[in-house]
Amino acid sequence: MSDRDGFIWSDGKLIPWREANIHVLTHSLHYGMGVFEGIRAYKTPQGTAIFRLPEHVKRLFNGTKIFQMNMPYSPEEITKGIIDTVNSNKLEACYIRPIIFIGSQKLGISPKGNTIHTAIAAWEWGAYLGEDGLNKGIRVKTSSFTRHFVNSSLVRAKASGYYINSILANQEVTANGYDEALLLDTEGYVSEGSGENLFMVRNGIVYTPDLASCLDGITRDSVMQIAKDLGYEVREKRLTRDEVYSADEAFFTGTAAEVTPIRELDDRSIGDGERGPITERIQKTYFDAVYGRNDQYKKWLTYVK
Ligand SMILES: Cc1[nH+]cc(COP(=O)(O)O)c(CN[C@@H](CCC(=O)O)C(=O)O)c1O
Repeated sequence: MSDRDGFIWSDGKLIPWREANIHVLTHSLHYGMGVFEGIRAYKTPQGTAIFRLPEHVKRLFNGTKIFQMNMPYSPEEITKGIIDTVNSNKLEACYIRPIIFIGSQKLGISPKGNTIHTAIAAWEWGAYLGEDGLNKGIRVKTSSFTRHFVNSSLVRAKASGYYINSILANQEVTANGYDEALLLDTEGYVSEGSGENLFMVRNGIVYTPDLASCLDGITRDSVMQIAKDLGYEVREKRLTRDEVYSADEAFFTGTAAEVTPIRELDDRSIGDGERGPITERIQKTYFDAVYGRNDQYKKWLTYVK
């Protein structure tokens, strides 16, 4: 990822991609306290548009507040930095990664005395779980690793260090031929994927776990709105893994994963073992929204030009 042409927004300036380096004694590298966002921009008939940019910027700032990291820039400056990063790299469609991290003046658990740094990068990134995954669904396995205990990891913050848990779960299941991991919370209820929120459909009702132990996903929010607009009842509730086994349909949502059907969980076929009809309707509406094909959701688009 480091050796390519382009520009990265670094502490307020666009600098050449290859010069966006940090010192090995950077606090966040050692202790994992950093907050980041995953955002997508799509090519629409009216030009490149970033999907739900205000909501992503808000979550980024919430994360710095939760971790008491003093942001050196305003939401408006970060918003402009994101747009400038997309335009300076001449990207028509891309994945955007802002990160706020703690610098290298001093080590030790306390971050006091360190500079808070900001970087924003953008690059082309296709279907996160594969085109086949989007169309035919993926095979998911429940990980032996438990999702964060809500009072040890403050999950309203999308924090770098939390992804050790995600990496452990993902590599555990992919080593055994599955496409993605599902994690349970400390009481054994369904939490989320290693990088996605989970939905299931039963008897025409769309369910998703409440936000106690999972990330407050922006795609999750979008899909809940879309499902309601399509006339489905949407319920947030505690889900057990065998409720998902017995569901008619299931799918993951995320900026990277978009809407990816789950065709199997723990070697049990979900419904007919393929993308379900309600999943397909929601997925199509989601893609119509991000690609600017549905005026009802133009409110979610920020055009970069
Ligand atoms: C743990 C987790 N849960 C849910 C979500 C969905 O959130 P949202 O994107 O706001 O709908 C994501 C995003 N995962 C990001 C990281 C992907 C990566 O590999 O890095 C993403 O989708 O950009 C998570 O990381």
